Amino acid sequence: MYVCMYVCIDQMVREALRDDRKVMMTKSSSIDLVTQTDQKVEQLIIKSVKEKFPTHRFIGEESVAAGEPCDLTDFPTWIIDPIDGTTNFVHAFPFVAVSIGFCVNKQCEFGVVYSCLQDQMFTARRGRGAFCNGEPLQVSTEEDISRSIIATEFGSNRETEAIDRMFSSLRKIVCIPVQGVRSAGSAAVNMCLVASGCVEAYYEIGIHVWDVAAGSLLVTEAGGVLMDVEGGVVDLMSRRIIAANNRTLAERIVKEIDSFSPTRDDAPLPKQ
Ligand SMILES: O=P([O-])([O-])O[C@@H]1[C@@H](O)[C@H](O)[C@@H](O)[C@H](O)[C@@H]1O
Ligand SMILES: [Mg+2]
Ligand SMILES: [Mg+2]
Repeated sequence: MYVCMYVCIDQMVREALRDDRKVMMTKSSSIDLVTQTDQKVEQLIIKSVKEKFPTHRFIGEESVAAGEPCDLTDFPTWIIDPIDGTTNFVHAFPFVAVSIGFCVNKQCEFGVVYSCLQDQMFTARRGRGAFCNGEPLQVSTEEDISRSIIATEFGSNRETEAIDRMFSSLRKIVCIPVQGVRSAGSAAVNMCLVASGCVEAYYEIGIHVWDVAAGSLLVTEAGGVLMDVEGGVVDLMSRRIIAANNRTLAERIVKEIDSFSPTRDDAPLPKQ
């Protein structure tokens, strides 16, 4: 099932990158884009899984946008971002990923991130390590943040308060100083870069559970750590995350972040 699904998705994304990158609609803001490919890939994944596991549940980015609940329960749940990096996809910027996390009892059991244009299949199973195209992954051993590259994103929230806090955090981190700041334009790819040891840490406020479910397992199985931006245990529904190679760097980043709390992914939907 999985090989067939992967081949179909790979072909669908590559053909769409060539022939149809049109924006179909926007969601939370004019720069929160959706394409037909986002929807078609998510429908293909859900259909394929349902045929084999009809009782399983799903949290899909585009299904939630269409009104499906975003509730992570103890039931076996597939957490899907069909195209992570949709803005990149629309611009043919080469970091476009499909991210699928599988959770039971609210714990990720396996995660897959396929970085389409790099043809890199990142996989992790809880307790069994993280891999890229079958090669084991290991986070960076760097303990000194001034010798690190940090990844972050600005998301699609352009509210003044949020932007002010994001730029305040970024300024403090840049001026530590760190050796570089990067934005792949995809949370999942940023987390794969942490798991691969290319980037020491990634943080973002504004992500969704589907952006980071699979990547969170990749990072921890590659020897890294996850932390809330205020230093506590990460909550994948809180829309805030630090994924780092070790606690030293994660705690250092916490000191510089002006945090805020977006509406949670599992917040009750506003009454109609
Ligand atoms: O929407 P999408 O391309 O699946 O996911 C994207 C995330 O990967 C990214 O971290 C975030 O900054 C963007 O706003 C967007 O949410
Ligand atoms: Mg995403
Ligand atoms: Mg997406």
